[in-house]
Order: sequence, then structure tokens, then C-alpha cells
Amino acid sequence: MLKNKQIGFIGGGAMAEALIRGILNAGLVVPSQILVSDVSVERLDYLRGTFTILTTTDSQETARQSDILFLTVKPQVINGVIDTIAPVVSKSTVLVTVAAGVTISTYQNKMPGVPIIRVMPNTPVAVGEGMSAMALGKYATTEVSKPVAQVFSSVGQVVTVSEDTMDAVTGLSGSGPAYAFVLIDALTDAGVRVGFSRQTAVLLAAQTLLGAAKMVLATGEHPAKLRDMVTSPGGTAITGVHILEQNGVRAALIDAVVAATNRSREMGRR
Ligand SMILES: NC(=O)C1=CN([C@@H]2O[C@H](COP(=O)(O)OP(=O)(O)OC[C@H]3O[C@@H](n4cnc5c(N)ncnc54)[C@H](OP(=O)(O)O)[C@@H]3O)[C@@H](O)[C@H]2O)C=CC1
Ligand SMILES: O=C(O)[C@@H]1CCC=N1
Repeated sequence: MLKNKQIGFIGGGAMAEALIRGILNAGLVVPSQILVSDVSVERLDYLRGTFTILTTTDSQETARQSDILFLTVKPQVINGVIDTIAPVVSKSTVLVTVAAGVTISTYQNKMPGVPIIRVMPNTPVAVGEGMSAMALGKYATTEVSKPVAQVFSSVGQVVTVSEDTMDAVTGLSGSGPAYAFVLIDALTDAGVRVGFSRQTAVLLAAQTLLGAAKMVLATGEHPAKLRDMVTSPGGTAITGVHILEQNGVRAALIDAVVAATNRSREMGRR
């Protein structure tokens, strides 16, 4: 379905790189179908050198050439980018924005009639294990959204949500890899503390989280039931879980998601 489609990215940072890596690894497109623009020539050199894709410093050129145009710049600069590209974006281009907090109406007001899709992905798209949520603007019909859904489903799982839940998605799965990396890093330190090399400790920590996540998805069981299967009476796991609960790890994670959700809302009000 993406054969002969030109895919553009405005903003060649962390999220664009993760998506480019993911869709190239998935074989969804070939490098010559991807054009990226960025303000940083060094960044473009890096992306061209790494992926053999096309690059330019001209955002309007990227907007003109793209059938699917990803806006992958920070929310702080999105208004400037919209003003730059609005005069040249065609109604046959599907505009996909991943900017946290920025509503579809912000784009739609400046680009009437252009199909807009707001997506909140996460960086594990780079390894085919992303979690993306998608909300469709009023001109983005199901038909129009199909190739975009295909992009995100080639690099992980996709759900369609109503736009009013997007800040919550941002707080949970959009920002979530950061929480997971903190957990893995902390468990790795713990492994070093109990005597492993860092290399062995990070393997023990990361594979354990990967395995636990796979069990939740594969069995459909409540995570508490799976936890019960690990906690032998009077054993080691319940001893560790007790310490986590005593230190408020569960409440800290809930607070983190609520705070990140609120921050996403705040960024949208700017
Ligand atoms: N990182 C993540 O995990 C996720 C990010 N997002 C969203 O993705 C977007 C990008 O985030 P991220 O990739 O982390 O940010 P980055 O800062 O890594 O990337 C943004 C890139 O855009 C460049 N840039 C700045 N201004 C312009 C412009 N006017 N035209 C073209 N390029 C420009 C920046 O250059 P310079 O640095 O020189 O300013 C930078 O290279 C954000 O809106 C964020 O909310 C969504 C989900 C997850
Ligand atoms: O931190 C941020 O604002 C972006 C959005 C979700 C993840 N990273």
C-alpha cells in the first residue's frame, strides 16, 4: 500500500529516527521514499549516512513532495512549522503529527481541508515494539488513514482513540519508555550491588521486564495474578514486593503518569 508513496518528516530528531529505523527494518518502504528536513545540517548528514534516505533543510520542499507528511518537531516550534508549510500542503497529503499536547484543530485552522491524523507513538517503534495511539481529524477518513495505520502497525501495536484521551496516552505509553528505562537502570544497579558485572546485570534486568510484559500480553491475565505465581509463601519475591510497596513504587508510578498527562495538557494550552 505504501509502494510509490513519498514519506516526509519535518524534524529529524529522536522520534523521527525511531520511526525511520522501524519502517525501514519492517521493509515497509525503501530509503528513497523517505525525505527528512531539519534545521541542523549535522543531523541531516547523520540521518543520510545512517539510512541512505533523502534530506533537505527546506521544510516546504518536504511538505510539497510528501504523500504522508510527519511533523516530528517539538511542540514549542510547531506553530512556526505550520505557518511555513500551510501555503504548500496539498489536500491530497495526509499530515501526521506526533507533537505532544497540540490539538488537531491547531493544524486544521491553518490547513482547512487537509486530512490531519494525530498520533502518539513511543520510541520502541525503532525495534518493532512501539505502542501508538491515533486520533483522526474530520477530513481523515478511515480510507485515508489506512496507510498511516499501516506505518504504525508495521512497527508495533496501534489503537484508535478519541482525541480527548491523547494527553493520557502521552502520559502513559508515549512517555512510558522513560519510566521503563529508569526501572531497568535501577534493577541493573541492583544487580551490580549484589555482585554481577554491569553487562550481566542489564541482561538479567531487561530480559526480566521483557518476559513479564510478554506474559501479560500473551496470557491476558491480570498482572496481579501473574505476580501471585512468582510470590511463593514466605519466599524471596514477596519479600521484595513488600519493600517496593513500603517505598510507594506503585503510587509513584501512578503519580508519574498523572503528572505527565497534566504536562501534556499544559503544553497544548500554550
Ligand atoms: N521522543 C519521544 O519519545 C516522543 C516524542 N514525541 C513527539 O515527537 C516530537 C519530536 O520529539 P523528539 O524527536 O524527541 O525531539 P528532538 O528534539 O529529538 O527532534 C526534533 C528535531 O527537530 C528539529 N527542528 C527544530 N526546529 C525545526 C524546524 N523549524 N524545522 C525542522 N526541524 C526542526 C530539531 O533541531 P534542533 O535540536 O537543532 O532544534 C531536532 O533535530 C515532539 O513533538 C514530541 O512531543 C512523541 C512521542 C514520543
Ligand atoms: O517528553 C516528551 O514531551 C515527549 C512526548 C512523549 C515522550 N516524549
